[in-house]
Amino acid sequence: MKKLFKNAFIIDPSNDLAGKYDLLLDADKIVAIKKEINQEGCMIIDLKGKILLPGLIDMHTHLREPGFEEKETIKTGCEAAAAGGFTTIACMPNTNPVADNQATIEYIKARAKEAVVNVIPIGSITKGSSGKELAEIGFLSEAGVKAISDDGNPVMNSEIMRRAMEYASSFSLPVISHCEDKNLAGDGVMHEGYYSTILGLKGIPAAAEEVMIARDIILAEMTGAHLHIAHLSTARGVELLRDAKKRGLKITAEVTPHHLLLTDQKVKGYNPDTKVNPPLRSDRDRKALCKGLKDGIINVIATDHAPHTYEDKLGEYDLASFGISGLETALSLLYDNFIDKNVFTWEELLDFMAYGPAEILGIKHGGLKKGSTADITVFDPDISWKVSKEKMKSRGKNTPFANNVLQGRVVLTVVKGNIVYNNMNGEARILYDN
Ligand SMILES: NC(=O)N[C@@H](CC(=O)O)C(=O)O
Ligand SMILES: [Zn+2]
Ligand SMILES: [Zn+2]
Repeated sequence: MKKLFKNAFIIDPSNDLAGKYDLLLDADKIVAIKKEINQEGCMIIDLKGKILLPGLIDMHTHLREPGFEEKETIKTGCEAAAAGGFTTIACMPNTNPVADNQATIEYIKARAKEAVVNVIPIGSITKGSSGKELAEIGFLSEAGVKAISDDGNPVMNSEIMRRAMEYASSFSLPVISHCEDKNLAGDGVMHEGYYSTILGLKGIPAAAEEVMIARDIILAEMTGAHLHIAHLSTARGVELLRDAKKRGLKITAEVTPHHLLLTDQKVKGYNPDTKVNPPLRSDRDRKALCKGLKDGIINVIATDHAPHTYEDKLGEYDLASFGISGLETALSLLYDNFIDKNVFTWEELLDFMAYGPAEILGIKHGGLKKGSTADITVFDPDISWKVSKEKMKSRGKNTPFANNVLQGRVVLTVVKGNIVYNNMNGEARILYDN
């Protein structure tokens, strides 16, 4: 049946839309966007007071399958994505086996066909992400990966990183770099600074990220490759990128909602849900990240959704796993803290969370226009809600925002014309086969 969305406030800068419109879907396509559409025999959904956006893309998630299904599966990770308003997610290869071969990529694609959102696999840079020998990048590209990354681990060997960049550019794939000098990071568990000292926890210096960013910029310049910096967390990192961009290098970067909003001060209380890599940094770093985004130095906001089990996060801070479960809180956090407070506009946010990631991954985002595939996010700015671990769709309940009250929430997620998430009446339901 056709679906008619009435009275929505539609925002899509790439199609010059910012106002009240009706939008009509037929099967998986948008067939009309007009001031008023009246048609019989369709499902009518009244979106008065709600904001309708082109579907969001998260270019950095960990779906954990194959191998770590107790933390997350492709199915549950995609449900979490839908609840967060994401219609497409790119998944990192640090699974078991690592996605360093065609068979694993084919497996992910097959599982993703049954999932509620679109999944784009990322292949690894090196075999087993162990940094020693290049993965078969040509075969990965043939299998459909849109980027390569050893995320979770840095590629410590600069010669291998150089070759990876050379291969990747011949297949037009971006190289997503997890910038961490393992020797400098040592066995640190939080940002090295005032709070690590008073809390008695081992620190990870900002320099562990910065020296690797500097190295990767130099290698990108040498090879002409497209370098994308994952989860940027430091002020100096922003400055290195600012300089590289001035010189016209093909370098992009992402930042997470948690690095934009939280600092190492949050580690007081030793809550393992604040343990993440890179660690929550100083307030000076946090402010520089916000400014870097505003200035266009950082291109994308990505969740780095890193779900873990309760047991992985139990007990001593030192022993807990690194990672934050981020898909379900991202949009509300960004709306509440930035859009509602006039720091960013919706238009800017769509650059960071839809058009920016699409461009980096080399995929098309048709946006909201006649003939485009209907990937749509609907947000209600009037709902205020409390983040509840129990109610999360993700198997990973590891969020430092638990029990926070947030303003604004996703109420509908539409993927290829199907309503896959419906929270219009507060039921937060995932829907298959409609
Ligand atoms: N960010 C994290 O703290 N953890 C990620 C790995 C990563 O993104 O580097 C994970 O896979 O758990
Ligand atoms: Zn990483
Ligand atoms: Zn990651």
